[in-house]
Amino acid sequence: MNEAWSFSNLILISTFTCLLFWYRNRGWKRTLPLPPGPKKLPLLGNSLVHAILLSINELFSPFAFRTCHRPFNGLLSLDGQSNTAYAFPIDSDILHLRVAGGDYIILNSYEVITDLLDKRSGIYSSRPHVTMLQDLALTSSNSIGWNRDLLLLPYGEDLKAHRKLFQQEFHPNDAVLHRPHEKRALVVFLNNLIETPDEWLAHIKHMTGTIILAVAYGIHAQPKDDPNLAAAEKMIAVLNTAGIPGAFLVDVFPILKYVPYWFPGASFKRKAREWNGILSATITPPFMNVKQAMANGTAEDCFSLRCLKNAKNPDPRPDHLSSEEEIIKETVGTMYEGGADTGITALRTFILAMMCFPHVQREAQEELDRVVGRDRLPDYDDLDKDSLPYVCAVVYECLRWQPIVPLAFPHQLDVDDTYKGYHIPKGSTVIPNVWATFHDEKIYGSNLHTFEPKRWLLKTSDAHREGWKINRDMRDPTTIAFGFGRRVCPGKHMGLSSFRINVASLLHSFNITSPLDKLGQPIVPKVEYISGVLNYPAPFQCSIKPRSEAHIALVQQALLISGVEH
Ligand code: HEM
Repeated sequence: MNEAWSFSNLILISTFTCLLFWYRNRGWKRTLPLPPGPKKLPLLGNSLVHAILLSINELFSPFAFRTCHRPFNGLLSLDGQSNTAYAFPIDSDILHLRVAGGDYIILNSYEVITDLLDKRSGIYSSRPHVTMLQDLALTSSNSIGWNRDLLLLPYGEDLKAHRKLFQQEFHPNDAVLHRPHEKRALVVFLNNLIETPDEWLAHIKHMTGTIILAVAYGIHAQPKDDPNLAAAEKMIAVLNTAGIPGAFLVDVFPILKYVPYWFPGASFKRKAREWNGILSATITPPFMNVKQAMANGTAEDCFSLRCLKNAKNPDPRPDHLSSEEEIIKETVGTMYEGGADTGITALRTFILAMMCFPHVQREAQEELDRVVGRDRLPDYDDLDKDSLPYVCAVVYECLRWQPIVPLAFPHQLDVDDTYKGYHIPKGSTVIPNVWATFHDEKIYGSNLHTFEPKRWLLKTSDAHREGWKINRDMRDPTTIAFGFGRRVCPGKHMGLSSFRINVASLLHSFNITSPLDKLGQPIVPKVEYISGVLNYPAPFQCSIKPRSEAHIALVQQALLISGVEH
């Protein structure tokens, strides 16, 4: 009895001592305050208040953070403009929120973002864990899963191996490698626009997917109903749904992943199993085909083939993959995830901008007519040699006006950190507010919501005429739009180069205007955006018409020369 008493006392005393140490230690670390943020409720942090107003995934939409920038007058803005749902007056470049026990740090200025994500990239380059995707949808019990998605991998050796492959392929010097694929897909796109202009969005999707399939697997997409493109589109839809933080309760309460499939309310587990099938079916067969074709000596040059040829430890069996080859398969699979929707969104924003700001379109076309003329289509050289500064400024303004990835992708902090007198807890999800950075009045002036390429330009004049050049004193927008530090977009050079040539070619060959209503009056376009991970315009109609018969002839001639079936 006595012995039992002293034993339980010993346990109690040890537990108490441990708790005391833990608390003191925690208290010591926490002598510095957290960055400012909305008032937290005990235990629940900000989650309850916000959950009442908006669902958690809406909280993490860029609309929520749009008004975070100075003058700071509200965290949650329902329409992204004025209807502040939950206001608190804080003027800070760095904010802290606690949601369901997790720490979230929002970085609202370029200075703070680069101080942390670039200069301290050694500790700010992980990713928050998305249970629904990583533990359920991507994890497969068989060997054909996609267990390591580059975009979601935490910082470490696995990530380095994946990124190394990507960087080798998409190094700026190797951009030329992909240009023949891009050019072929582009002339098909231009021709499709001439034939069926109302299907412009489907044509954009087809072009973007075609380039990725060709670069990744050497596959030539069919002009219509290509099965690989259809599969990839399904995959992107899955990733977009499952990748939004808080979209599933299991992301907030990871313990739910252990609930059995048959359990009432466990539909998310059945959904994850179905999604696993979709994801594997998209990235595995085309890769295995390249491996088979390599063994037969019939493979086309592509990203997969180049990596497979360089593999140090390949599995000699054409229908099996070594762990090194698995990494290659997973890395190549990420191309669609990173490159498809971003490219499509960029072009949708460009088309909307041209419709809303017709004077910009006219000035760009004037430059193209002068530099490129009407006897040929624009080429990469025109852009690489800075011969089209106004067109280049249109591209920059698209990136700024409606950022494609307005909160980049969240990073995660690996260890406790301090910054500007604040404590930043280990494990925090760190969100760079790209939107706020691009809407900083101090840098871009007060007309932030106007699409104005001239903010990127300087006037020049030589003996003959006045012209423009890019103002190199302005911060290069591509250092913001493509993310930060060791997670910066590895497809940046390809993405940018592709976007520029598409913009130049569209402006050169077409007029983009508002469609007419029943009375023959132009419909006034609206700038309405839908935001999740990406920020894309709400569906809109537009009229895309060739500028002249001569422009049609140029496109048709280019198509003929390319030899592509269409
Ligand atoms: C206009 C086009 C594009 C934009 C605006 C864009 C933007 C971004 C951004 C903001 C990130 C997150 C960076 C961060 O976490 O700090 C990212 C990551 C990524 N992007 Fe892009 N991207 C584009 C095109 C592409 C293309 C064409 C590819 C593939 C060839 C690609 C592949 C990736 C990959 C694999 C990642 C994940 C990197 C990682 O987690 O380490 N992107 N991109």
